[in-house]
Amino acid sequence: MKDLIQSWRHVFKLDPDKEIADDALDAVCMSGTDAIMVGGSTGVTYENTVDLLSRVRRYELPCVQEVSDLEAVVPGFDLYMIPMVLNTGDPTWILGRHHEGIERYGYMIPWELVVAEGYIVLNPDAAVAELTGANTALDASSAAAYAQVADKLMQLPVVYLEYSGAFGDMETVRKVRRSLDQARLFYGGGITNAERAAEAAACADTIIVGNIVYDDLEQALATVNAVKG
Ligand SMILES: CC(C)=CCC/C(C)=C/CC/C(C)=C/CC/C(C)=C/CC/C(C)=C/CC/C(C)=C/CC/C(C)=C/COP(=O)(O)OP(=O)(O)O
Ligand SMILES: O=P(O)(O)OC[C@@H](O)CO
Ligand SMILES: [Mg+2]
Repeated sequence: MKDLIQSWRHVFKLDPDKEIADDALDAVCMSGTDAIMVGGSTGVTYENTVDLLSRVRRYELPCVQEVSDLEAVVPGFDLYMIPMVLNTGDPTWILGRHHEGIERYGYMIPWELVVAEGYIVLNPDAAVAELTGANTALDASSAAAYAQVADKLMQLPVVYLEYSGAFGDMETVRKVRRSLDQARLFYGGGITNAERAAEAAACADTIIVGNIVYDDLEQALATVNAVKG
């Protein structure tokens, strides 16, 4: 099941804390994207996550949860993506919540469905940067060094370059990808049209498209064809 991610080129990330109408959700789920990732950095609850999962489950595509809050873990997703923020000095976001989660859920954890993500947070203005106290002032070599900690030392299956809310530096993305042996490179942030989607998809293995779904649905849908058309 974990191998599901190996074929993904395009993923929509839906935020349970945001409203999406049925017709918009239908368009997103029928767009040809490879998967829906459910998650956000703030305002995610058990209730709004169950609601979104049940609506996405009417469609055939994979639906995974990116866990950001232990109170909002919901059974029934295809995979559980677990962020570990590498460029923070606060161990809470590297292993603290994770330790707490394993203590709390213990034998209930479906480990065969759990995929760890080595997060590198690079937009200083993103909510996730503030929440985790990430050191976002990294040059490409420094980002690539964190990526290699994830890829080579920790053997994580995913390195996630997170520019949430801003389009990132593609030279950094390229350099990070070149530094990886086995991890898949996810890129997310500021993909607001087909051109940016194509550019990011040329540098990363998988692109994640988030906020534009809520800001301009037509542009969001155009990102799918740019990658998979
Ligand atoms: C079914 C069942 C019992 C499952 C058990 C769940 C499970 C797999 C448990 C294993 C135990 C475990 C390892 C748990 C870890 C749980 C946990 C809370 C870890 C912390 C994760 C973390 C570092 C969170 C910090 C925030 C973060 C990185 C969020 C990622 C998502 C993100 C960046 C979204 C973007 O946010 P958005 O709201 O869109 O922001 P903008 O405003 O910029 O748009
Ligand atoms: O919302 P955007 O900026 O598209 O970013 C997508 C995703 O990486 C957020 O976690
Ligand atoms: Mg968002």
